[in-house]
Amino acid sequence: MTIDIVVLPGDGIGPEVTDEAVRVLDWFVQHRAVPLRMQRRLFGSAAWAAERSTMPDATWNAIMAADALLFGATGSLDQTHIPPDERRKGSLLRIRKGLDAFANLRPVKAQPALAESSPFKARTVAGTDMVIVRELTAGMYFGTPRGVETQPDGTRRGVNTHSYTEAEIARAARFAFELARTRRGHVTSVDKANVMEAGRLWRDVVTEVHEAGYKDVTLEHMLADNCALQLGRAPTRFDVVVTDNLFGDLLSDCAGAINGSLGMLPSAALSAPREDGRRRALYEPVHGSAPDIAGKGIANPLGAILSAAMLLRWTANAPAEADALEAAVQAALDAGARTADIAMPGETVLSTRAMADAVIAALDAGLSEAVPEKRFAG
Ligand SMILES: NC(=O)c1ccc[n+]([C@@H]2O[C@H](COP(=O)([O-])OP(=O)(O)OC[C@H]3O[C@@H](n4cnc5c(N)ncnc54)[C@H](O)[C@@H]3O)[C@@H](O)[C@H]2O)c1
Ligand SMILES: CC(C)[C@H](C(=O)O)[C@@H](O)C(=O)O
Ligand SMILES: [Mg+2]
Repeated sequence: MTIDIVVLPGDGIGPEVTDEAVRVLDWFVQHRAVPLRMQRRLFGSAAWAAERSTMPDATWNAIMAADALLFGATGSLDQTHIPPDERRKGSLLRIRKGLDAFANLRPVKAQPALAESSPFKARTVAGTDMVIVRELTAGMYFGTPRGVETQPDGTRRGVNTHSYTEAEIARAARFAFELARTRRGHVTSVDKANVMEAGRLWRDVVTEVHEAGYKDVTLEHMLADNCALQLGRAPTRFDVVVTDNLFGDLLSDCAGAINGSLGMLPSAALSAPREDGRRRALYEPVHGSAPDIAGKGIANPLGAILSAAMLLRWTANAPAEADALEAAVQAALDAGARTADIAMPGETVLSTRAMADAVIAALDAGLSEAVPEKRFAG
């Protein structure tokens, strides 16, 4: 059965890195007969420029009908000319909510070849292998009331609401425990139960879900500020980290430093299984549009390429191909392929395209089969 992928390159470096992820997926279509059909669609600033709509109906309908989305990045510095309603209509948050993609997996695995690129000591990061499960469809990003109001004295007040229902917490917790069972059986639940009521509820519900059905998994609770510290101090202590939408956003960027660049991190956002057992899914690198380097052809495409590997695993049900792609990324890095963000002084710096070429060359060489034990956690 053909798997329909909608490709949304987006802004800044989004199109640059997504082109390479598509090229790599095409390799699998051609060589391994993974039946993917990819169609590219405009949304956001690019769609506004072309069609005066940030989310043309045809794009939204394609998103809703697709088996998965491959997303680049959103975030144009110059959106002031787009009316606020239109900006919301074409937003990534609307897509995540529309798919009900509540479980956002952000794997972080230390690449031995990048030990020197990390700002942390090699002995600190060596062996790091964790997945952050970020709740993606509730919390501070979606709570109401929200907005900016003018107070009686004429000054403004900005409001966002950190809101979680029991059901929203419980499904994220269940996902994390299930995932931990396929890994090292350890979950760290991260909150601010010491100051936030919704944080207290988070801790209580995660504990209840654990008691009710996951006693075989080890659960620890950690305050979010301490977690930010421990990600730099002792990242190997983490297996599965489950946390809310806002903390998950911040902590995954912290974890981006482990390999020296946010450009290395992939993600998958998954819905609950539908009636046919399949999950809606959105695959995107963790990084944004990186306006500081956009248009230069120097962005690191590995976060996008590793997101494509997650697509092979979670949507295409092709775990061997996902393993092969992750191993090819590792082989390219082991052979010295570096974009500017992960290069050390004196190392040859590759363009975005050349880095993807190095991954494809590793796939061609079949290096992937030679290192099956070096799996990237997903
Ligand atoms: N999922 C997304 O689409 C997403 C994620 C984060 C930020 N954003 C948006 O992106 C815009 C820029 O935000 P920002 O600068 O704070 O975050 P960013 O993630 O775009 O960039 C942060 C830093 O990491 C570097 N970087 C990021 N990706 C890289 C890559 N692939 N290769 C090499 N270096 C890379 C950038 O050059 C920059 O120095 C904002 O509009 C923000 O809202 C979008
Ligand atoms: C672009 C932005 C809305 C997004 C977020 O905050 O979720 C990004 O930072 C991310 O990490 O995916
Ligand atoms: Mg972020």
